[in-house]
Amino acid sequence: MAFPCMKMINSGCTHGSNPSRLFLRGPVPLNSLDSNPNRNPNQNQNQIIKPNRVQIPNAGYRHPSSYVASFAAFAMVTRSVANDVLTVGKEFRALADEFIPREYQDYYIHEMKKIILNNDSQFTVVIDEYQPQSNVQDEMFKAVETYLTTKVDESSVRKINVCKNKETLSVKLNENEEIFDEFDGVQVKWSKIGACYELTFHNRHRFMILESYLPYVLEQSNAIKSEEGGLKYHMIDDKYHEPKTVILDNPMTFQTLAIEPELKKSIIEDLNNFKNGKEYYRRIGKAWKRGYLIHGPSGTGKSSLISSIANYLNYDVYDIDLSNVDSDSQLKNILLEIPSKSILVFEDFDECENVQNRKDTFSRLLKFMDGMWSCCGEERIFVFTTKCIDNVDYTLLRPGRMDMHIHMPYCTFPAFKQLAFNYLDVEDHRLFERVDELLQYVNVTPAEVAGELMKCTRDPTLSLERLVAYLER
Ligand SMILES: Nc1ncnc2c1ncn2[C@@H]1O[C@H](COP(=O)(O)OP(=O)(O)OP(=O)(O)O)[C@@H](O)[C@H]1O
Repeated sequence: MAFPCMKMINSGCTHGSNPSRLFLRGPVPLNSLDSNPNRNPNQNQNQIIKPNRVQIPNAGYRHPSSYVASFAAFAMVTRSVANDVLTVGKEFRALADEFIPREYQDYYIHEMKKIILNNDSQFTVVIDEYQPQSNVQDEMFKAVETYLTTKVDESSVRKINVCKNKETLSVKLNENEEIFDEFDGVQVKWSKIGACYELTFHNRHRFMILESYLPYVLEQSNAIKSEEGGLKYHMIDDKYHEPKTVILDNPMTFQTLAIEPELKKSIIEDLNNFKNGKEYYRRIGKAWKRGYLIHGPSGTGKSSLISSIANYLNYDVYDIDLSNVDSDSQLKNILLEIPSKSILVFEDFDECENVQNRKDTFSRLLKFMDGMWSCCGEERIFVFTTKCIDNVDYTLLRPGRMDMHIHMPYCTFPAFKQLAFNYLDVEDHRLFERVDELLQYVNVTPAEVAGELMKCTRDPTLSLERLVAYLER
């Protein structure tokens, strides 16, 4: 649970235009607090209202579900402090012992009590746009942004964002604009302040908002995203630029992928074991990741297999170009910023022009996969593809390094039957026997066969005759 790293910011501001702010970040001793030196000394202290503010922590990538855990933990501890205020507080002490270092407990209890007792004030949750020291947008921030697009009053905005993929317009909240939302009869206010969203509501609703509303916002944003087109394909050239992202619009699935049925079955089984293996990986003390080396000539379906895996697991794909990564820290940052439930693809990784550069990057990558960093982020699949396995360094082929070596061969008869079914909708035909004979000694890729079949899909016989002629040639 992430509670101990949650930052409390307790700020006070005047009613006037010249706000006086008192910031408190993290556990500092109470007597070291200092008010803003710019505050007007004549200011009437009674006029100060003290909204309570909580900063949603965003240290590194966090899966949206971990935010739900944080909200719940925070609300739980806050409730517990309420008990502490009203009763003996044993419950909080027990929780605090688990999450908060002893030396800071009094500080947190003191702050919590202020929040609990200050029932008439506002409560503000701050959600930063970027993860610390990086240009990667925080997942919670993105979720809020997505959710708010459905709440913006379109007549009042000055900036619109066009989502080309669906040819629909989506509208974003502009800086310093506010949106009011209602949840379970409770009014909340969202505002965009610089690079963060602030959510403000009445202090007495804090439990409900943290426990129910914020998880609801996450849920809604996920639902909106899946309506928008589901999986994404991200291309990463180097760490200094945002990945180029497009919707993964490849309909290839294991149903349509033309490979040997036995191979297909074993890949699906492996993916199922991986998907359900959280406890297993934890028990054996290994990072929850899987490595596949896919090799075969061009056009045999290596990319199609990756799309099938992505569609099967519902994971986004990150295509990483190793040739542009030239330092340890660059690679480390790229890999650490990729979220869980992702497929990291290193396509034709052995084809980098600069051989030394490729070797260096590759050995860094292996170090990463073996080392402690591999434990950051769960549920990741690493896929390496190559056209020729003979080019691959032994370090990657060594037993235990890649979990599965998948050979994508030239078109076999079972693969052809799958393609004939995909393109011509036929399961059997008098020409199948001839195709079977030819495929025994002709090296043709599934891509070539698919290309031939596609030329005349309305007449299966003509299409197969053309394919036979092509193979005979
Ligand atoms: N095994 C296959 N099953 C179904 N379709 C296939 C298969 N192999 C190739 N195809 C068809 O051929 C096209 C190209 O194949 P794909 O890009 O997957 O091959 P590749 O091995 O990744 O090639 P490259 O190494 O050149 O990237 C696919 O879009 C698909 O239409």
